[in-house]
Amino acid sequence: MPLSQPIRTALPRFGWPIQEKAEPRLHKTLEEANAALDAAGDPSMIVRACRESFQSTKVFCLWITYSDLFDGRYGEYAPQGWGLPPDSPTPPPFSIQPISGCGRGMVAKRSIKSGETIVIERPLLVYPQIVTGTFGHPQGLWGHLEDIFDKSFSYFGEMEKSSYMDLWNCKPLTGTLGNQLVGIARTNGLYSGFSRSKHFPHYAGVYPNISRCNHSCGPNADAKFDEEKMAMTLIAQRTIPAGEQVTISYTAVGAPYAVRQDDLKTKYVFTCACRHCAPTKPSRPSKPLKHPYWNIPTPPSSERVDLKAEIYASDVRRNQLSLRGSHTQVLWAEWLSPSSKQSDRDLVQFHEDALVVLAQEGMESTRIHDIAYLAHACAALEDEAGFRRWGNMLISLSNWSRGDEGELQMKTWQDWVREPKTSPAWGLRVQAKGRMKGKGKA
Ligand SMILES: C[S@@+](CC[C@H](N)C(=O)[O-])C[C@H]1O[C@@H](n2cnc3c(N)ncnc32)[C@H](O)[C@@H]1O
Repeated sequence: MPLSQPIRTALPRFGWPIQEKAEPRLHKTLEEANAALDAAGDPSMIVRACRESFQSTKVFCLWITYSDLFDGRYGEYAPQGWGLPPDSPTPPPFSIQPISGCGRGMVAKRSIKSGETIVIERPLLVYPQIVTGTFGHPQGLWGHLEDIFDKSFSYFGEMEKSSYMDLWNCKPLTGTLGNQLVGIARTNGLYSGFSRSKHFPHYAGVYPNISRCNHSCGPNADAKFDEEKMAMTLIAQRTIPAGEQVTISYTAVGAPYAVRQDDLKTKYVFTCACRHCAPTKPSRPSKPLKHPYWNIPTPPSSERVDLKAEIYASDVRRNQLSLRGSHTQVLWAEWLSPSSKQSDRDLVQFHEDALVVLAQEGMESTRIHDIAYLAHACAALEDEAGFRRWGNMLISLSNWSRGDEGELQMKTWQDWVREPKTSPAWGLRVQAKGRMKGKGKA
């Protein structure tokens, strides 16, 4: 290859998941949320009774929504009804059981494989996550929401009513039934975004089973919402043995211990005692970490757990995991440049170590990025077997391939795994090294 022709290493060529679609940004402050409301011309809130078809009398969900999502201007959702819900595994691989110190929770009835769908279900209630403005109500937006919800609760059939009222409420009751309805909503709401909204994409949904999942700072499952089907899918992030609780995360798991505890206490009124917050044994990586980026202090081995030191080390690991995204892109570009100082192994080691740290912290839900980079690194090194190994692993984690775009990306990866030489990274590192040698001779 002539020296003047640059090697094309720009990331967009490599497709998702290296280039992931960003989630809509949540309004961070009350001021920002108010500004969005103003920009929307102070939209009103209404309740949509969600049915499978136009003719159906059964309401499966009450959707309290701002007007930009029902007037059709920004793309009406399901004007003819939502259709049948997507198939969920039968029999369900879980049961809802009492859990000591946590009320009830979801427990695996059999071993559930990593990447397996545990349940797909529709919400009973969807409500806006942005809570601002008072709508002239003496109790502010929650009071307003409560009034709306109270009036529309009668749309539900008896089954939906009792399923909803049976859910947990961690919020203090101040005397009215309306508080109980909203308390349940705020205790059990899981992020359910509607991206076609012009101003308010951020909603929360309450689910009959998925909302039973208790929290862990190293959760073994993750819930993803499909706005077109109005359905939430719960997916195992690692193998869940029979008898183990199925957990999700209620807070940003990348945040430090103190921030997580504070958030959980404020929003859900409990102190987390998961194995990352209250470890009963020292945490060690399953393999020694070799890449300098992962040079993380390890508390000294001893019989007694040094809680402070363990939590500090866990905070450092989570911080490094959170920061690795931008580091990854720099490493990748440098590793592919003809003047790279890195060895062939460096980039691979960085991501293999990341997978070890992710498993240590129970944060496997973000491992897909490292797996994609490992596949691309093998392609760049013309290592066909390595590319197939990581590529197949990526394909087996099917939770990223939702929607039309996801299906296309999955198909692209399947094609690349079948014919590794067609993958966009094929031979890039080999070519870069060849150029370096060529330069040396000249
Ligand atoms: C969405 S509900 C989860 C299901 C609930 N446990 C039930 O019985 O229906 C959230 C509530 O469960 C409890 N919870 C969840 N995770 C917990 C944990 N790790 N430790 C203690 N309590 C927890 C808290 O009371 C929290 O407010």
